[in-house]
Amino acid sequence: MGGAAVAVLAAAATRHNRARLASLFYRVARGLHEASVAAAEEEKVGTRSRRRRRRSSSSLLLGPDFPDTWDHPPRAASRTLPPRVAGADYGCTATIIDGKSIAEDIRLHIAEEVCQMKSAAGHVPGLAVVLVGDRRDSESYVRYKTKGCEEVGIKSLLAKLPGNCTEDEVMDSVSRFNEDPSVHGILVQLPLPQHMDEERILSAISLEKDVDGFHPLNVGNLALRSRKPLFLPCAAKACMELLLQSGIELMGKHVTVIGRSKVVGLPVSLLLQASCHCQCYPCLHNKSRGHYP
Ligand SMILES: Nc1nc2c(c(=O)[nH]1)N[C@@H](CN(C=O)c1ccc(C(=O)N[C@@H](CCC(=O)O)C(=O)O)cc1)CN2
Repeated sequence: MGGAAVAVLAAAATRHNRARLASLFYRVARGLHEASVAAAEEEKVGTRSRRRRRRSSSSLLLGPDFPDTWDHPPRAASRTLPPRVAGADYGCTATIIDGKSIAEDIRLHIAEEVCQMKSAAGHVPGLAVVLVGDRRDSESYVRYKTKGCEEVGIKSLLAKLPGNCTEDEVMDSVSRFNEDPSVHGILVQLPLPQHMDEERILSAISLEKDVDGFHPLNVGNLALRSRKPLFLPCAAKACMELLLQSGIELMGKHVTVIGRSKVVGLPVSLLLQASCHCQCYPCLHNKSRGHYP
């Protein structure tokens, strides 16, 4: 974290400052996603990557239109970085990206930022998760998020509600976290039970604490391109970060994105178009027909 950012944090907690604090969670979640993608890759392929990462700044990814809301310094250029990518060129051969090592680097950097924030501002960021129901996959994702917070010194809070609770009970949890000054980021773990109006609940999250970037205004601002979402969905930003940190040139490329979910496919397409001027072909998904380039 840059000196300027420390000073900003030490100042009174304005709305803007809270957004800066909250972006830390966003980046932790991104690191977690990278780690799990990398773990899956490693299991499947059983290989370590051999190429050096070329660059490492999320603000570079976003460009001037999408500045990172947290004003952090570039990671130390002098550090010897482990190899990141296997595969000699980016032509027709498959390239394996070492997401695990990139994620480790991001986590270390965030831990340092949290430490500096604690000494400068006297408090650490707080992430609140709302988990409804007992889906095993959701429970394990939330466990990873909590563990990720612990590892870097972020305070985590959990509101766990039964699957048969009412939508208003979920709304109450969101409101409580919105009002809690020790909470800077809020995640409502998806999917929610079918009887709930997901959009209503996501819209209730304070824009400045919407670290998932799923609030309709944040999604809309990303789609409009000329506007700045406060947060981006972490899985999508993780995909972009992995590509960029691996030195894969994206500017102006033709890209096919597989999937169009709100969590990954759609925001990846929007990000590729907005920050890299990519031509994205209609997202391939389970209803796609015909041939795509
Ligand atoms: N509030 C949110 N809810 C959900 C999100 C989210 O980002 N915010 N994303 C998913 C669940 N999820 C994290 O919460 C998540 C899902 C999948 C992965 C992942 O890395 N998948 C790998 C496979 C990993 C494996 O099989 O071991 C992959 O798809 O290649 C990370 C996070 C929905 N809910």
